[in-house]
Amino acid sequence: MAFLELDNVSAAFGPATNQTVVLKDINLSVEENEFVAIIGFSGAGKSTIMSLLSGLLAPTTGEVRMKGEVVKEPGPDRGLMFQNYSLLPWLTVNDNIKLAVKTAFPKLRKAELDEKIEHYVKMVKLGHAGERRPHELSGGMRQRASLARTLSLDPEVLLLDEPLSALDALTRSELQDQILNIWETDRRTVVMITNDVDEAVLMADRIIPLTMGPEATLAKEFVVNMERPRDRQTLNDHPEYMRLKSEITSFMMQLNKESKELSTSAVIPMPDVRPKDFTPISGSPRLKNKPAQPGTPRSAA
Ligand SMILES: Nc1ncnc2c1ncn2[C@@H]1O[C@H](COP(=O)(O)OP(=O)(O)OP(=O)(O)O)[C@@H](O)[C@H]1O
Repeated sequence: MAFLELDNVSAAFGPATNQTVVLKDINLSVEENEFVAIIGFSGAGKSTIMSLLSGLLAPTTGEVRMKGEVVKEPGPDRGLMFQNYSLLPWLTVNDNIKLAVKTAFPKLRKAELDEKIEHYVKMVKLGHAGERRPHELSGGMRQRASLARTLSLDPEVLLLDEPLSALDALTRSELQDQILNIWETDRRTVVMITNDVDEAVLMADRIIPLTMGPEATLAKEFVVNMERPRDRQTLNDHPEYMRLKSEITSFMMQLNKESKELSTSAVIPMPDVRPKDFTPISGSPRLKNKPAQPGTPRSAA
């Protein structure tokens, strides 16, 4: 039995008469303590997979299971971090985390609550910014606050939906290291969405591409057989890193090409519609009262 599974899942949106099938035949088995990365193009359905895993969205067909139990709703065992931070703007960093912790652990005493908040805020190096509101933080700090909030729920599974997408390269590397650190010390299970092949190879045990939508499905997986901790300084010279990066990139480019071919090979006949002729008939009263064209100076009357 896998720790977290998607069993023949499909997801469709829209009314029954006109549904768009975004995901089809999705099968995914994630083992406990594994780090799985899903990569795919924009709009393919990556966030929809996260919504299914977290229980925010019910599959149209198939089943989502965690430890063998069917997932029917979101739960504190699955912590979802969205790509757009989703912090409450009127609350400080500390209070954003406090709200999450209080919801997940309502019986915590004040001292324990404060200790937990401090622990996670420090873990993402935001100790100095705990009393700031989201608009007073940089994008990277918001991502970190959002990560701290997700971690503070102490979930068994971390569902990270493009958690680093809005960051500059340096901050991104820093947060990648922090996530890896947390994963290695606390031994969580992680499913991370990314569109960055380098990031996926650096961080994951397995990388699974999502094909282009509609009816996107998970393609063959790439296993990352590289020792940990992975040293980003020497990674570029690692033969396995280079091989994987090149194979995955070629695979994704092929997916993109096939999808373009599909979309251009479909010829849709269009009705022969011609624009109506609105040329004014000469002598028409409308011409006499013609308004001034934008940009032409109005003449003095
Ligand atoms: N609630 C919804 N109702 C209708 N359509 C939806 C809904 N959620 C997602 N979709 C559609 O499903 C498709 C996949 O969306 P999704 O957000 O999962 O893609 P994505 O791969 O995460 O994209 P991106 O990388 O740009 O965030 C899109 O065409 C989107 O418009």
